Amino acid sequence: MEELKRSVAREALKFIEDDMIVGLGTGSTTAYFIEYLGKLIMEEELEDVYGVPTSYQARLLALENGVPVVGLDEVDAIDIAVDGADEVDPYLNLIKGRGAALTMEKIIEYRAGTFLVLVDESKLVERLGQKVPVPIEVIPAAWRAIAEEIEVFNATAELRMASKKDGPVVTDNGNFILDARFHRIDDPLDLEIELNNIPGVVENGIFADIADIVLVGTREGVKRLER
Ligand SMILES: O=C(CO)[C@H](O)[C@H](O)COP(=O)(O)O
Repeated sequence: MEELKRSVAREALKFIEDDMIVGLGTGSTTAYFIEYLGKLIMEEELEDVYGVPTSYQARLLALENGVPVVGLDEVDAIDIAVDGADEVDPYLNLIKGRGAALTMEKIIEYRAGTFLVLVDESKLVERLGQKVPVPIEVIPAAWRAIAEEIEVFNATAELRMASKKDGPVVTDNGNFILDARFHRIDDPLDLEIELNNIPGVVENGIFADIADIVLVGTREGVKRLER
């Protein structure tokens, strides 16, 4: 599995050119990409490339590996964003947010000229929600109310608990995460919009109609899916 992640991360480097502003995603697959990107920059095979991190994890990795970072408010445009995903459906709709970085990821990836997604074949599903819940970032005071309100969508929601800290996961933005399991997601774009209409919801992990290209690491090599 790690080798599949490495192979898509290596393939993603082919999309990066001099003078690009690159959105840096979060997670284990993107971590390889940031490592390899840093190597090319340090070896001066790429020049004037800057990364816009989607999380503290991406920022730390970029700094560690020699990728210069800038904030979203310091750039005019993002040429390309590179990130992993937890599920990809046949229309390239995604579920993201296992790493709790979904809000900044969506802010950056929505604005990128190209949004390139890196996954291994285990992430491909027929329908979103088949394997993983939909993460929803919420304002802490509203978590219980939102968890109840989500039941009207035929879903159950659980507050995500931390593993190396007592109590709930707190996102980079100081919020909580609800993991929502839906009976069936028929229209990802509609659900994405509906969830964001609930007061107290900051953002949700459905990324409908945003991905441009998905690189899939398989045992037979890297496959390219495009919308
Ligand atoms: O959405 C994410 C973080 O919020 C990640 O991109 C997603 O969870 C995939 O991670 P990995 O590459 O480790 O499987």
